[in-house]
Amino acid sequence: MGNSPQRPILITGAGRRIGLALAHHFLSLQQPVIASYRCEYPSIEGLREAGAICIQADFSDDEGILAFAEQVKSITGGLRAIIHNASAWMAEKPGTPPGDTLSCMLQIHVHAPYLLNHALCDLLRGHGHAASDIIHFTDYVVERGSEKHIAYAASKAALDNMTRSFARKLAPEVKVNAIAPSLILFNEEDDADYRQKALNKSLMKIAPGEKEIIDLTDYLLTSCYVTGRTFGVDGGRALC
Ligand SMILES: NC(=O)C1=CN([C@@H]2O[C@H](COP(=O)(O)OP(=O)(O)OC[C@H]3O[C@@H](n4cnc5c(N)ncnc54)[C@H](OP(=O)(O)O)[C@@H]3O)[C@@H](O)[C@H]2O)C=CC1
Ligand SMILES: Nc1nc2c(c(=O)[nH]1)N=C([C@H](O)[C@@H](O)CO)CN2
Repeated sequence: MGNSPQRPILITGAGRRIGLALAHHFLSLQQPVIASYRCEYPSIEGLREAGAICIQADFSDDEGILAFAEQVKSITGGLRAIIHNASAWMAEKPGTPPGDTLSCMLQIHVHAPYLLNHALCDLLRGHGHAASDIIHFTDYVVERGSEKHIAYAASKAALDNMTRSFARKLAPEVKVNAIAPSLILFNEEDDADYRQKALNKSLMKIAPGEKEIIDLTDYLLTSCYVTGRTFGVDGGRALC
């Protein structure tokens, strides 16, 4: 990955699913990891046992984001990468004021990456050409919109745009790219009917699992040239 073994990779929302799989992947390569988590799942102890530094953080307000950034700065003098994985897939719901949904989506998908990138960019800089990375996890719906997740899609679109802005700001020492998945993993509550409908939305008709994201993340970290780009991981959904 062209990285100094001493500089950790920071993964937000690493307590479960894709973030957790990424953290264990890097740890298996002897790559140091700093993991943020909100809820204390049993998985957090497993990450600590595997060698990760795990920091509890709730990004629901700017104070929580900035306090987390200060904790990161207090424990390391450099970062190999920041992977903005933390997210909430919130639909518009009757009974929830639209303004609350919008604020929540902007908070986790825009405020957190924006404030953390500014607060931590000096930990990424100073290590040479293309020696550091920021990866934003966006979503296929940035391209198409989503009638059931309007605020979610809008907030991910803002994150997609920030990919290009931070790429301009931080090149050539830091590459900044986005990964835009469609269906990767189902949620436990997804019933059989939902699952079949979701699978039918892509050409490939599978939910590939975390490895698809891990493999693309590894590629982006090894590149010395790719920046300011968004990489779809969507099974050909755009062609359906
Ligand atoms: N899974 C999929 O099929 C797809 C995923 N993506 C994107 O990929 C990324 C990973 O997806 P997935 O693993 O399913 O993500 P999850 O929905 O499982 O959420 C990831 C983590 O984000 C954390 N999080 C949520 N809100 C906050 C907050 N306010 N402060 C701190 N942490 C928070 C959660 O912590 P806690 O559990 O403690 O609340 C959770 O561990 C996300 O950015 C997602 O949008 C995009 C398209 C498809
Ligand atoms: N934070 C999350 N974002 C998204 C999730 C998720 O579970 N957590 N899931 C999806 C769906 O898989 C969608 O891509 C296909 O229906 C989207 N975003």
